[in-house]
Amino acid sequence: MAPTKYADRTIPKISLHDFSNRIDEITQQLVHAAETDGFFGLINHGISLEEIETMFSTSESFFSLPDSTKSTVPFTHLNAGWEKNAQIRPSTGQPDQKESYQMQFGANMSGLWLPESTLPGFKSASLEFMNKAQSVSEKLMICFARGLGFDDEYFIRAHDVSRPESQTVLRLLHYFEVDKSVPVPEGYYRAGAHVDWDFITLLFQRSGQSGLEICPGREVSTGFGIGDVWTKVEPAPGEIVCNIGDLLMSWSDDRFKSTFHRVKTPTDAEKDYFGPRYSMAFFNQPCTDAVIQGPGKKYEAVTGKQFTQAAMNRNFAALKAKKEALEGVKMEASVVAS
Ligand SMILES: O=C(O)CCC(=O)C(=O)O
Ligand SMILES: [Fe+2]
Repeated sequence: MAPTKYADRTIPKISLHDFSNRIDEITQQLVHAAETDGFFGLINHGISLEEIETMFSTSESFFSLPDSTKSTVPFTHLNAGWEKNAQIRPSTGQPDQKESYQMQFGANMSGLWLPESTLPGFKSASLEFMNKAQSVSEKLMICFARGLGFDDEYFIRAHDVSRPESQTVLRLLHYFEVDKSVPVPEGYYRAGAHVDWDFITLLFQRSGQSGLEICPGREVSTGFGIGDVWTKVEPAPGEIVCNIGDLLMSWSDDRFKSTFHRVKTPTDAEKDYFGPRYSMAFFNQPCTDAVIQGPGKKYEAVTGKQFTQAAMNRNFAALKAKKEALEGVKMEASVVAS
């Protein structure tokens, strides 16, 4: 396989400082970033470094539980719960080298929280952090609504996390330590190249735990083709890396770009980070009954439930095609979404 080509590209850094007074300027910056790169870094967003680090410690306490405990809250088709080495990306046909636990606010989490006695305080700390991530997201939603000519509350209503129809997710991720002395098999990634299918993703990373790579500015994101020039994104303390997902791309009639990204498996003993990597991704998903259609009506109106289902089906179909191409055989597979 040809080696990846890299380019140093700067991702716009957008400050939410003094939001209500600077809303016009912030809207302009967000819209520009969404129309061009599809990625941007958020600073002065209102979640402190300490709050982020505390949530990372909470995440570590979850992942350090035995697998036999974590498997009591397994991943479900409602896009919540724990999985390990089970997410196969259509771009690679291999399972990501990781475990993850997805939490939601509403009814989809039924039976998927651990008992309080197993991890005291875990649920309340997680929900508190999720609510903070939601407040940041709502600021972005106001700006994107303005950019597209909708009323300020339009996207906030469609992503109301206080309703049982909410599908928004906080995903805790743990990529395993990699042994420097063992060669990494061809095609293995900590997370294979993909686009997210949500509205917008807020990604929290830990300093020093590098590996995220992005391929900004795709014209379309309906296929699983991998862009050829990638850019490494080093974690900056306290910064939230945001990317537009397929939902906002569709809701903007393709004006805003959903972009490919991945997490590289370390291979270069000099430059890469081989230790365990923790990250957290907050996926803004529409309520199941939200109606999705852009201002120019480029696509048929669909509900949040239909959009999610179609994204999962598309993932599954692409995965199946990839597997058949790789193995030349038909296979049965399950796919973990987002
Ligand atoms: O862990 C990361 O840095 C990226 C995770 C991601 O892209 C995802 O889970 O969709
Ligand atoms: Fe992603």
